[in-house]
Amino acid sequence: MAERKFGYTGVISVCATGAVTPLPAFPGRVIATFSCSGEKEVNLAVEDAKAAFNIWRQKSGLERGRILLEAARIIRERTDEIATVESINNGKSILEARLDIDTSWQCLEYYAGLAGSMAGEHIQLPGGSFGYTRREPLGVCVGIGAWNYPFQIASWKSAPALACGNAMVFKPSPFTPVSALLLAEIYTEAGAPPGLFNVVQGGGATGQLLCQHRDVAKVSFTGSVPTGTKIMEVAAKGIKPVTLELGGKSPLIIFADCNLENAVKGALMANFLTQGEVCCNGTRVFVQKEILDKFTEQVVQQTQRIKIGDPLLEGTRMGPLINRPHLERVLGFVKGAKEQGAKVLCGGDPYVPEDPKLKDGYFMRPCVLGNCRDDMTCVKEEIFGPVMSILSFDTEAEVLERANNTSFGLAAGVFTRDLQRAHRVVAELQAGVCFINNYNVSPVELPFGGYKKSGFGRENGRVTIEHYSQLKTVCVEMGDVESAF
Ligand SMILES: NC(=O)C1=CN([C@@H]2O[C@H](COP(=O)(O)OP(=O)(O)OC[C@H]3O[C@@H](n4cnc5c(N)ncnc54)[C@H](O)[C@@H]3O)[C@@H](O)[C@H]2O)C=CC1
Ligand SMILES: NCCCC(=O)O
Repeated sequence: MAERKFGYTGVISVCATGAVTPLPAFPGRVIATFSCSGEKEVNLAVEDAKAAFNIWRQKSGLERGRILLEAARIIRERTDEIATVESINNGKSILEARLDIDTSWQCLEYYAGLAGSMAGEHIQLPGGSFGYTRREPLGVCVGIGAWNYPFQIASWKSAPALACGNAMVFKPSPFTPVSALLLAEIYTEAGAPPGLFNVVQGGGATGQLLCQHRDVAKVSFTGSVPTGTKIMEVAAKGIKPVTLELGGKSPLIIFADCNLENAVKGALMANFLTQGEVCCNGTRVFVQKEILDKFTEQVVQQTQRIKIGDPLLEGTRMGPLINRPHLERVLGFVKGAKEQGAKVLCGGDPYVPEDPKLKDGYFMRPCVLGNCRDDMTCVKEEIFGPVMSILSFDTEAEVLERANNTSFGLAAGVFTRDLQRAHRVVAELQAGVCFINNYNVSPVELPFGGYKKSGFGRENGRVTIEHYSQLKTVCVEMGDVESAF
Protein backbone atom coordinates (compact mmCIF):
# COMPACT_ATOMS: atom_id res chain seq x y z
CA MET A 1 0.00 0.00 0.00
CA ALA A 2 1.62 3.26 -1.14
CA GLU A 3 0.86 6.57 0.55
CA ARG A 4 0.82 9.65 -1.60
CA LYS A 5 0.08 13.29 -0.95
CA PHE A 6 -2.50 14.80 -3.22
CA GLY A 7 -3.33 18.38 -4.07
CA TYR A 8 -6.43 19.07 -2.13
CA THR A 9 -8.24 16.51 -0.07
CA GLY A 10 -8.62 12.92 0.86
CA VAL A 11 -9.82 9.54 -0.29
CA ILE A 12 -8.78 6.08 -1.45
CA SER A 13 -7.52 2.60 -1.30
CA VAL A 14 -7.55 0.82 -4.61
CA CYS A 15 -6.68 -2.38 -6.43
CA ALA A 16 -7.47 -3.64 -9.93
CA THR A 17 -11.14 -2.76 -9.90
CA GLY A 18 -10.74 -0.27 -7.11
CA ALA A 19 -12.31 0.16 -3.67
CA VAL A 20 -12.31 3.66 -2.20
CA THR A 21 -12.15 4.72 1.45
CA PRO A 22 -12.72 8.44 2.06
CA LEU A 23 -10.43 10.38 4.39
CA PRO A 24 -11.05 13.91 5.77
CA ALA A 25 -10.83 16.67 3.20
CA PHE A 26 -8.57 19.72 3.69
CA PRO A 27 -6.18 21.41 1.28
CA GLY A 28 -2.61 20.22 1.50
CA ARG A 29 -3.53 17.00 3.30
CA VAL A 30 -3.15 13.45 2.03
CA ILE A 31 -6.33 12.72 0.12
CA ALA A 32 -5.74 9.05 -0.37
CA THR A 33 -3.50 6.08 -0.09
CA PHE A 34 -3.56 3.26 -2.62
CA SER A 35 -1.59 0.33 -3.89
CA CYS A 36 0.00 0.87 -7.27
CA SER A 37 -1.14 -1.90 -9.57
CA GLY A 38 1.72 -4.16 -10.59
CA GLU A 39 1.93 -6.83 -13.25
CA LYS A 40 -0.48 -9.15 -11.44
CA GLU A 41 -3.22 -6.52 -11.07
CA VAL A 42 -2.73 -5.21 -14.60
CA ASN A 43 -3.04 -8.74 -15.98
CA LEU A 44 -6.16 -9.29 -13.91
CA ALA A 45 -7.74 -6.05 -15.11
CA VAL A 46 -7.00 -6.86 -18.76
CA GLU A 47 -8.29 -10.44 -18.34
CA ASP A 48 -11.54 -9.13 -16.84
CA ALA A 49 -11.88 -6.58 -19.60
CA LYS A 50 -11.33 -9.30 -22.23
CA ALA A 51 -14.10 -11.40 -20.73
CA ALA A 52 -16.42 -8.38 -20.70
CA PHE A 53 -15.43 -7.50 -24.27
CA ASN A 54 -16.56 -10.95 -25.47
CA ILE A 55 -20.04 -10.27 -24.13
CA TRP A 56 -20.15 -6.62 -25.14
CA ARG A 57 -18.97 -6.98 -28.73
CA GLN A 58 -21.89 -9.28 -29.49
CA LYS A 59 -24.47 -6.73 -28.50
CA SER A 60 -26.04 -4.58 -31.18
CA GLY A 61 -25.15 -0.91 -31.27
CA LEU A 62 -28.64 -0.09 -30.09
CA GLU A 63 -28.25 -2.33 -27.04
CA ARG A 64 -24.89 -0.75 -26.19
CA GLY A 65 -26.37 2.70 -26.70
CA ARG A 66 -29.16 1.93 -24.25
CA ILE A 67 -26.64 1.11 -21.50
CA LEU A 68 -24.58 4.21 -22.23
CA LEU A 69 -27.74 6.27 -22.10
CA GLU A 70 -28.60 4.82 -18.70
CA ALA A 71 -25.05 5.58 -17.47
CA ALA A 72 -25.45 9.16 -18.75
CA ARG A 73 -28.73 9.44 -16.87
CA ILE A 74 -27.12 8.25 -13.61
CA ILE A 75 -24.20 10.69 -13.98
CA ARG A 76 -26.62 13.53 -14.63
CA GLU A 77 -28.72 12.57 -11.62
CA ARG A 78 -25.59 12.40 -9.41
CA THR A 79 -23.97 15.56 -10.83
CA ASP A 80 -23.63 17.39 -7.52
CA GLU A 81 -22.14 14.41 -5.70
CA ILE A 82 -19.64 13.59 -8.48
CA ALA A 83 -18.73 17.27 -8.86
CA THR A 84 -17.99 17.46 -5.12
CA VAL A 85 -15.69 14.45 -5.38
CA GLU A 86 -14.03 15.98 -8.45
CA SER A 87 -13.50 19.31 -6.73
CA ILE A 88 -11.85 17.47 -3.81
CA ASN A 89 -9.91 15.27 -6.24
CA ASN A 90 -8.44 18.10 -8.31
CA GLY A 91 -8.98 21.36 -6.43
CA LYS A 92 -11.08 23.03 -9.16
CA SER A 93 -14.08 25.13 -8.14
CA ILE A 94 -17.37 23.33 -7.64
CA LEU A 95 -18.88 25.48 -10.40
CA GLU A 96 -16.31 24.21 -12.90
CA ALA A 97 -16.49 20.65 -11.60
CA ARG A 98 -20.24 20.65 -12.35
CA LEU A 99 -19.51 21.81 -15.91
CA ASP A 100 -17.03 18.93 -16.28
CA ILE A 101 -19.66 16.45 -15.15
CA ASP A 102 -22.09 17.97 -17.65
CA THR A 103 -19.65 17.51 -20.53
CA SER A 104 -19.13 13.95 -19.30
CA TRP A 105 -22.75 12.78 -19.37
CA GLN A 106 -23.28 14.71 -22.58
CA CYS A 107 -20.43 12.72 -24.11
CA LEU A 108 -22.01 9.41 -23.06
CA GLU A 109 -25.36 10.58 -24.46
CA TYR A 110 -23.75 11.62 -27.73
CA TYR A 111 -22.02 8.27 -28.33
CA ALA A 112 -25.10 6.37 -27.12
CA GLY A 113 -26.88 8.09 -30.00
CA LEU A 114 -24.19 7.12 -32.50
CA ALA A 115 -23.83 3.51 -31.32
CA GLY A 116 -26.91 2.28 -33.16
CA SER A 117 -26.01 3.96 -36.43
CA MET A 118 -22.49 2.60 -36.86
CA ALA A 119 -22.44 0.78 -40.13
CA GLY A 120 -20.26 -0.30 -43.01
CA GLU A 121 -20.87 0.08 -46.74
CA HIS A 122 -22.27 -2.16 -49.43
CA ILE A 123 -20.30 -2.02 -52.68
CA GLN A 124 -21.62 -3.47 -55.95
CA LEU A 125 -19.04 -5.42 -58.05
CA PRO A 126 -19.23 -6.82 -61.63
CA GLY A 127 -21.39 -9.89 -62.33
CA GLY A 128 -23.60 -9.50 -59.26
CA SER A 129 -20.69 -9.97 -56.91
CA PHE A 130 -20.43 -7.46 -54.14
CA GLY A 131 -18.43 -6.39 -51.16
CA TYR A 132 -19.27 -4.90 -47.84
CA THR A 133 -17.43 -3.40 -44.92
CA ARG A 134 -18.04 -4.03 -41.24
CA ARG A 135 -17.03 -1.56 -38.57
CA GLU A 136 -15.64 -3.73 -35.76
CA PRO A 137 -14.28 -2.94 -32.31
CA LEU A 138 -10.56 -3.14 -31.60
CA GLY A 139 -10.72 -5.14 -28.34
CA VAL A 140 -9.39 -4.04 -24.95
CA CYS A 141 -8.36 -0.38 -25.13
CA VAL A 142 -6.30 1.41 -22.52
CA GLY A 143 -7.09 4.95 -21.37
CA ILE A 144 -4.47 6.91 -19.43
CA GLY A 145 -5.47 10.24 -17.94
CA ALA A 146 -3.94 13.49 -16.71
CA TRP A 147 -4.97 15.11 -13.41
CA ASN A 148 -6.65 18.27 -14.67
CA TYR A 149 -9.99 16.83 -15.90
CA PRO A 150 -10.07 13.40 -14.23
CA PHE A 151 -13.74 12.46 -14.67
CA GLN A 152 -14.13 14.20 -18.00
CA ILE A 153 -11.06 12.51 -19.48
CA ALA A 154 -12.28 9.08 -18.31
CA SER A 155 -15.68 9.78 -19.89
CA TRP A 156 -14.35 11.24 -23.14
CA LYS A 157 -12.19 8.16 -23.64
CA SER A 158 -14.58 5.46 -22.47
CA ALA A 159 -17.81 6.64 -24.13
CA PRO A 160 -16.64 6.30 -27.76
CA ALA A 161 -14.62 3.19 -26.92
CA LEU A 162 -17.60 1.43 -25.37
CA ALA A 163 -20.03 2.67 -28.02
CA CYS A 164 -17.86 0.97 -30.66
CA GLY A 165 -17.98 -2.33 -28.75
CA ASN A 166 -14.59 -2.19 -27.01
CA ALA A 167 -13.71 -2.68 -23.35
CA MET A 168 -11.45 -0.22 -21.56
CA VAL A 169 -8.89 -0.41 -18.75
CA PHE A 170 -8.40 3.11 -17.45
CA LYS A 171 -5.58 4.49 -15.34
CA PRO A 172 -6.19 7.91 -13.82
CA SER A 173 -3.32 10.13 -12.75
CA PRO A 174 -2.01 9.16 -9.30
CA PHE A 175 -2.67 12.78 -8.26
CA THR A 176 -6.43 12.39 -8.90
CA PRO A 177 -7.22 8.73 -8.37
CA VAL A 178 -10.78 9.02 -7.12
CA SER A 179 -13.48 10.02 -9.59
CA ALA A 180 -12.74 7.45 -12.33
CA LEU A 181 -13.89 4.82 -9.84
CA LEU A 182 -17.32 6.43 -9.69
CA LEU A 183 -17.55 6.13 -13.44
CA ALA A 184 -16.69 2.41 -13.22
CA GLU A 185 -19.45 1.89 -10.64
CA ILE A 186 -21.93 3.80 -12.79
CA TYR A 187 -21.24 1.78 -15.94
CA THR A 188 -21.82 -1.42 -13.98
CA GLU A 189 -24.99 -0.05 -12.39
CA ALA A 190 -26.22 0.91 -15.87
CA GLY A 191 -25.91 -2.70 -17.04
CA ALA A 192 -22.42 -2.97 -18.57
CA PRO A 193 -20.78 -6.36 -18.01
CA PRO A 194 -18.47 -6.24 -14.97
CA GLY A 195 -14.93 -5.34 -16.01
CA LEU A 196 -16.00 -3.59 -19.22
CA PHE A 197 -14.62 -0.35 -17.79
CA ASN A 198 -11.90 -1.33 -15.35
CA VAL A 199 -9.80 1.07 -13.29
CA VAL A 200 -6.22 0.44 -12.20
CA GLN A 201 -4.25 2.82 -10.02
CA GLY A 202 -0.60 3.80 -10.20
CA GLY A 203 1.91 6.01 -11.94
CA GLY A 204 4.26 5.61 -14.90
CA ALA A 205 5.26 2.02 -14.17
CA THR A 206 1.62 0.87 -14.11
CA GLY A 207 0.93 2.88 -17.26
CA GLN A 208 3.82 1.24 -19.03
CA LEU A 209 2.64 -2.25 -18.06
CA LEU A 210 -0.73 -1.43 -19.58
CA CYS A 211 0.71 -0.06 -22.80
CA GLN A 212 2.96 -3.04 -23.40
CA HIS A 213 0.36 -5.69 -22.51
CA ARG A 214 -0.02 -8.02 -25.46
CA ASP A 215 -3.82 -8.18 -25.15
CA VAL A 216 -4.21 -4.42 -25.31
CA ALA A 217 -5.31 -3.28 -28.76
CA LYS A 218 -5.06 0.52 -28.44
CA VAL A 219 -3.87 3.25 -26.11
CA SER A 220 -5.54 6.62 -25.70
CA PHE A 221 -3.38 8.97 -23.67
CA THR A 222 -3.83 12.45 -22.23
CA GLY A 223 -0.75 14.02 -20.69
CA SER A 224 2.59 15.57 -21.38
CA VAL A 225 4.71 15.40 -24.53
CA PRO A 226 7.59 13.45 -22.87
CA THR A 227 5.20 10.77 -21.59
CA GLY A 228 3.37 10.71 -24.92
CA THR A 229 6.70 10.04 -26.64
CA LYS A 230 7.38 7.07 -24.33
CA ILE A 231 3.90 5.68 -24.90
CA MET A 232 4.27 5.94 -28.65
CA GLU A 233 7.57 4.07 -28.46
CA VAL A 234 6.05 1.23 -26.44
CA ALA A 235 2.97 1.11 -28.68
CA ALA A 236 5.18 1.02 -31.78
CA LYS A 237 6.74 -2.21 -30.56
CA GLY A 238 3.30 -3.83 -30.46
CA ILE A 239 2.05 -2.00 -33.63
CA LYS A 240 -0.79 -0.55 -31.55
CA PRO A 241 -2.70 2.55 -32.60
CA VAL A 242 -2.48 5.48 -30.19
CA THR A 243 -4.45 8.64 -29.59
CA LEU A 244 -2.26 11.33 -28.02
CA GLU A 245 -3.78 14.40 -26.37
CA LEU A 246 -0.69 16.33 -25.31
CA GLY A 247 0.32 19.77 -24.17
CA GLY A 248 0.01 23.17 -25.78
CA LYS A 249 1.07 26.82 -25.84
CA SER A 250 -1.84 28.19 -27.74
CA PRO A 251 -2.19 31.69 -29.20
CA LEU A 252 -5.20 33.93 -28.64
CA ILE A 253 -5.29 36.80 -31.14
CA ILE A 254 -7.23 39.94 -30.26
CA PHE A 255 -7.73 42.33 -33.16
CA ALA A 256 -8.46 46.03 -32.57
CA ASP A 257 -11.93 45.70 -34.12
CA CYS A 258 -13.11 43.10 -31.58
CA ASN A 259 -15.90 43.45 -29.09
CA LEU A 260 -13.55 44.37 -26.24
CA GLU A 261 -15.81 43.17 -23.45
CA ASN A 262 -16.07 39.71 -25.02
CA ALA A 263 -12.35 39.60 -25.79
CA VAL A 264 -11.48 40.32 -22.16
CA LYS A 265 -13.90 37.62 -20.99
CA GLY A 266 -12.44 35.28 -23.61
CA ALA A 267 -8.90 35.91 -22.40
CA LEU A 268 -9.88 34.99 -18.84
CA MET A 269 -11.66 31.84 -20.08
CA ALA A 270 -8.55 31.03 -22.09
CA ASN A 271 -6.23 31.26 -19.10
CA PHE A 272 -7.82 30.76 -15.71
CA LEU A 273 -10.16 27.77 -15.81
CA THR A 274 -9.01 24.94 -13.51
CA GLN A 275 -6.25 27.14 -12.04
CA GLY A 276 -4.80 27.53 -15.54
CA GLU A 277 -4.07 23.80 -15.67
CA VAL A 278 -5.69 23.29 -19.07
CA CYS A 279 -3.88 21.90 -22.10
CA CYS A 280 -5.69 24.04 -24.67
CA ASN A 281 -5.31 27.34 -22.79
CA GLY A 282 -4.60 30.40 -24.92
CA THR A 283 -1.66 31.57 -22.84
CA ARG A 284 0.01 33.67 -25.54
CA VAL A 285 -2.41 36.57 -25.79
CA PHE A 286 -1.51 38.68 -28.85
CA VAL A 287 -3.21 42.08 -28.72
CA GLN A 288 -3.22 44.59 -31.59
CA LYS A 289 -1.30 47.70 -30.54
CA GLU A 290 -4.22 50.15 -30.87
CA ILE A 291 -6.12 48.47 -28.01
CA LEU A 292 -3.23 47.08 -25.96
CA ASP A 293 -3.54 49.51 -23.03
CA LYS A 294 -7.31 49.37 -22.77
CA PHE A 295 -7.40 45.57 -23.09
CA THR A 296 -4.60 45.08 -20.55
CA GLU A 297 -6.22 47.39 -18.02
CA GLN A 298 -9.53 45.53 -18.21
CA VAL A 299 -7.93 42.06 -18.13
CA VAL A 300 -5.91 42.98 -15.04
CA GLN A 301 -8.97 44.46 -13.31
CA GLN A 302 -11.04 41.32 -13.93
CA THR A 303 -8.21 38.95 -13.01
CA GLN A 304 -7.80 40.69 -9.67
CA ARG A 305 -11.48 40.08 -8.98
CA ILE A 306 -11.22 36.28 -9.32
CA LYS A 307 -12.25 34.81 -5.98
CA ILE A 308 -9.64 32.33 -4.75
CA GLY A 309 -10.33 29.93 -1.89
CA ASP A 310 -12.17 26.80 -0.82
CA PRO A 311 -13.24 25.23 -4.12
CA LEU A 312 -16.33 23.73 -2.52
CA LEU A 313 -17.81 27.17 -1.77
CA GLU A 314 -20.28 28.41 -4.39
CA GLY A 315 -18.61 31.82 -4.74
CA THR A 316 -15.09 30.50 -5.35
CA ARG A 317 -13.77 30.75 -8.90
CA MET A 318 -10.21 29.47 -8.38
CA GLY A 319 -9.01 26.69 -6.09
CA PRO A 320 -5.53 25.41 -5.25
CA LEU A 321 -3.07 24.01 -7.77
CA ILE A 322 -2.60 20.28 -7.93
CA ASN A 323 0.37 19.90 -5.56
CA ARG A 324 3.30 21.73 -3.96
CA PRO A 325 5.95 20.89 -6.60
CA HIS A 326 3.63 22.07 -9.36
CA LEU A 327 2.84 25.32 -7.50
CA GLU A 328 6.56 25.95 -7.09
CA ARG A 329 7.18 25.20 -10.74
CA VAL A 330 4.51 27.70 -11.82
CA LEU A 331 5.83 30.38 -9.42
CA GLY A 332 9.29 29.65 -10.84
CA PHE A 333 8.04 30.54 -14.33
CA VAL A 334 6.79 33.90 -13.01
CA LYS A 335 10.16 34.57 -11.36
CA GLY A 336 11.97 33.64 -14.58
CA ALA A 337 9.65 35.89 -16.60
CA LYS A 338 10.51 38.88 -14.36
CA GLU A 339 14.22 38.15 -14.75
CA GLN A 340 13.79 38.12 -18.52
CA GLY A 341 12.09 41.54 -18.49
CA ALA A 342 8.37 40.76 -18.26
CA LYS A 343 6.27 42.97 -15.99
CA VAL A 344 4.01 41.30 -13.43
CA LEU A 345 0.79 43.30 -13.81
CA CYS A 346 -1.02 41.31 -11.13
CA GLY A 347 -0.73 38.11 -9.06
CA GLY A 348 1.98 35.54 -9.59
CA ASP A 349 2.56 35.08 -5.85
CA PRO A 350 1.39 32.47 -3.30
CA TYR A 351 -1.98 33.13 -1.73
CA VAL A 352 -2.95 32.20 1.83
CA PRO A 353 -6.72 32.32 2.37
CA GLU A 354 -8.06 33.67 5.67
CA ASP A 355 -9.73 30.39 6.57
CA PRO A 356 -7.16 28.58 8.79
CA LYS A 357 -8.14 25.17 7.42
CA LEU A 358 -6.92 26.28 3.99
CA LYS A 359 -3.53 27.59 5.10
CA ASP A 360 -1.57 24.62 3.71
CA GLY A 361 -3.31 24.71 0.33
CA TYR A 362 -1.39 25.24 -2.91
CA PHE A 363 -3.01 28.55 -3.83
CA MET A 364 -1.55 31.31 -5.97
CA ARG A 365 -2.91 34.56 -7.32
CA PRO A 366 -3.68 34.44 -11.05
CA CYS A 367 -1.02 36.32 -12.93
CA VAL A 368 -0.97 38.65 -15.94
CA LEU A 369 2.43 39.36 -17.48
CA GLY A 370 3.02 42.42 -19.65
CA ASN A 371 6.05 43.50 -21.72
CA CYS A 372 6.37 39.95 -23.01
CA ARG A 373 8.52 38.95 -25.99
CA ASP A 374 8.34 35.80 -28.11
CA ASP A 375 11.76 34.62 -26.94
CA MET A 376 10.87 34.55 -23.23
CA THR A 377 10.55 31.17 -21.49
CA CYS A 378 7.07 32.06 -20.19
CA VAL A 379 5.96 32.60 -23.80
CA LYS A 380 7.64 29.52 -25.25
CA GLU A 381 6.96 26.81 -22.65
CA GLU A 382 3.75 25.32 -21.32
CA ILE A 383 3.34 26.60 -17.73
CA PHE A 384 0.09 24.75 -16.92
CA GLY A 385 -0.85 27.29 -14.28
CA PRO A 386 -2.73 30.63 -14.02
CA VAL A 387 -0.23 32.77 -15.93
CA MET A 388 -1.26 34.84 -18.97
CA SER A 389 1.40 36.43 -21.18
CA ILE A 390 0.34 39.52 -23.14
CA LEU A 391 2.18 40.34 -26.38
CA SER A 392 1.45 43.15 -28.78
CA PHE A 393 1.30 43.04 -32.58
CA ASP A 394 0.77 45.32 -35.58
CA THR A 395 -0.44 43.31 -38.57
CA GLU A 396 -2.36 40.14 -39.38
CA ALA A 397 0.54 38.63 -41.34
CA GLU A 398 2.97 39.31 -38.51
CA VAL A 399 0.75 37.83 -35.79
CA LEU A 400 0.03 34.71 -37.83
CA GLU A 401 3.70 34.00 -38.26
CA ARG A 402 4.38 34.51 -34.55
CA ALA A 403 1.32 32.52 -33.45
CA ASN A 404 2.44 29.51 -35.51
CA ASN A 405 6.05 29.74 -34.37
CA THR A 406 5.77 26.91 -31.82
CA SER A 407 6.16 23.15 -31.88
CA PHE A 408 2.72 22.80 -30.23
CA GLY A 409 -0.57 23.00 -32.14
CA LEU A 410 -3.46 22.19 -29.85
CA ALA A 411 -5.71 25.25 -29.95
CA ALA A 412 -5.93 28.88 -31.05
CA GLY A 413 -8.43 31.70 -30.83
CA VAL A 414 -9.27 34.92 -32.61
CA PHE A 415 -11.45 37.85 -31.55
CA THR A 416 -12.57 40.19 -34.33
CA ARG A 417 -15.81 41.63 -35.72
CA ASP A 418 -14.53 41.06 -39.27
CA LEU A 419 -15.81 37.58 -40.11
CA GLN A 420 -13.82 37.33 -43.34
CA ARG A 421 -10.67 37.99 -41.38
CA ALA A 422 -11.70 35.51 -38.69
CA HIS A 423 -12.05 32.65 -41.18
CA ARG A 424 -8.93 33.69 -43.11
CA VAL A 425 -6.91 33.68 -39.90
CA VAL A 426 -8.16 30.33 -38.56
CA ALA A 427 -7.47 28.75 -41.94
CA GLU A 428 -3.80 29.71 -41.48
CA LEU A 429 -3.48 28.79 -37.80
CA GLN A 430 -1.62 25.53 -37.19
CA ALA A 431 -3.90 24.20 -34.45
CA GLY A 432 -6.37 21.33 -34.12
CA VAL A 433 -9.06 23.38 -32.35
CA CYS A 434 -9.77 27.01 -33.25
CA PHE A 435 -12.20 29.36 -31.56
CA ILE A 436 -13.72 32.45 -33.15
CA ASN A 437 -14.99 35.05 -30.65
CA ASN A 438 -14.94 32.64 -27.70
CA TYR A 439 -12.46 30.30 -26.01
CA ASN A 440 -12.39 26.99 -24.12
CA VAL A 441 -15.93 25.89 -24.76
CA SER A 442 -16.09 22.10 -25.22
CA PRO A 443 -19.24 20.94 -27.04
CA VAL A 444 -18.97 17.15 -27.28
CA GLU A 445 -20.24 17.21 -30.85
CA LEU A 446 -16.97 18.83 -31.98
CA PRO A 447 -13.73 16.86 -32.39
CA PHE A 448 -10.95 17.84 -29.98
CA GLY A 449 -7.24 17.22 -30.55
CA GLY A 450 -3.97 18.68 -31.70
CA TYR A 451 -1.57 19.33 -34.56
CA LYS A 452 2.22 19.01 -34.35
CA LYS A 453 3.60 18.02 -30.92
CA SER A 454 0.19 18.44 -29.31
CA GLY A 455 -0.65 14.97 -30.55
CA PHE A 456 -2.96 13.22 -32.99
CA GLY A 457 -6.19 11.33 -33.07
CA ARG A 458 -9.31 13.05 -31.81
CA GLU A 459 -11.74 12.90 -28.91
CA ASN A 460 -15.44 13.76 -29.25
CA GLY A 461 -17.36 14.23 -32.48
CA ARG A 462 -18.23 11.56 -35.06
CA VAL A 463 -14.64 11.13 -36.21
CA THR A 464 -13.60 9.49 -32.92
CA ILE A 465 -15.57 6.39 -33.94
CA GLU A 466 -12.78 5.82 -36.47
CA HIS A 467 -10.18 5.88 -33.71
CA TYR A 468 -11.93 3.14 -31.72
CA SER A 469 -12.93 0.78 -34.50
CA GLN A 470 -11.44 -1.02 -37.46
CA LEU A 471 -12.84 -1.74 -40.88
CA LYS A 472 -13.24 -5.28 -42.16
CA THR A 473 -13.72 -5.72 -45.90
CA VAL A 474 -15.73 -8.71 -47.08
CA CYS A 475 -15.55 -9.64 -50.77
CA VAL A 476 -18.43 -11.89 -51.97
CA GLU A 477 -18.21 -13.88 -55.25
CA MET A 478 -21.56 -14.65 -56.87
CA GLY A 479 -20.08 -16.50 -59.88
CA ASP A 480 -17.38 -19.11 -60.35
CA VAL A 481 -13.74 -18.69 -59.49
CA GLU A 482 -11.71 -17.54 -62.49
CA SER A 483 -8.37 -19.04 -61.65
CA ALA A 484 -5.10 -17.82 -63.11
CA PHE A 485 -3.74 -21.34 -62.86
N1 LIG B 1 -4.30 17.58 -25.00
C1 LIG B 1 -5.02 17.29 -23.95
O1 LIG B 1 -6.18 16.93 -24.07
C2 LIG B 1 -4.44 17.41 -22.57
C3 LIG B 1 -3.07 17.45 -22.33
N2 LIG B 1 -2.60 17.54 -21.04
C4 LIG B 1 -1.15 17.67 -20.82
O2 LIG B 1 -0.78 16.85 -19.73
C5 LIG B 1 0.26 17.45 -18.99
C6 LIG B 1 -0.08 17.48 -17.52
O3 LIG B 1 -0.58 16.26 -17.10
P1 LIG B 1 0.33 15.22 -16.29
O4 LIG B 1 -0.62 14.29 -15.62
O5 LIG B 1 1.32 15.95 -15.46
O6 LIG B 1 1.09 14.47 -17.47
P2 LIG B 1 2.03 13.19 -17.39
O7 LIG B 1 2.45 12.94 -18.78
O8 LIG B 1 3.05 13.34 -16.35
O9 LIG B 1 1.07 12.01 -16.88
C7 LIG B 1 -0.12 11.67 -17.57
C8 LIG B 1 -0.49 10.24 -17.24
O10 LIG B 1 0.50 9.36 -17.79
C9 LIG B 1 0.92 8.43 -16.79
N3 LIG B 1 2.29 8.02 -17.14
C10 LIG B 1 3.46 8.60 -16.76
N4 LIG B 1 4.51 7.94 -17.32
C11 LIG B 1 3.99 6.94 -18.07
C12 LIG B 1 4.54 5.92 -18.91
N5 LIG B 1 5.85 5.81 -19.10
N6 LIG B 1 3.71 5.07 -19.55
C13 LIG B 1 2.38 5.18 -19.40
N7 LIG B 1 1.78 6.11 -18.62
C14 LIG B 1 2.57 6.99 -17.96
C15 LIG B 1 0.77 9.21 -15.51
O11 LIG B 1 0.72 8.36 -14.40
C16 LIG B 1 -0.55 9.92 -15.76
O12 LIG B 1 -1.65 9.08 -15.55
C17 LIG B 1 0.43 18.81 -19.58
O13 LIG B 1 1.52 18.82 -20.47
C18 LIG B 1 -0.83 19.03 -20.36
O14 LIG B 1 -0.73 19.91 -21.41
C19 LIG B 1 -3.41 17.58 -19.98
C20 LIG B 1 -4.77 17.53 -20.18
C21 LIG B 1 -5.38 17.49 -21.48
N1 LIG C 1 -12.56 20.68 -21.26
C1 LIG C 1 -11.37 20.95 -21.90
C2 LIG C 1 -10.42 19.80 -21.91
C3 LIG C 1 -9.06 20.30 -21.91
C4 LIG C 1 -8.10 19.51 -21.11
O1 LIG C 1 -8.33 18.30 -20.89
O2 LIG C 1 -7.09 20.07 -20.65
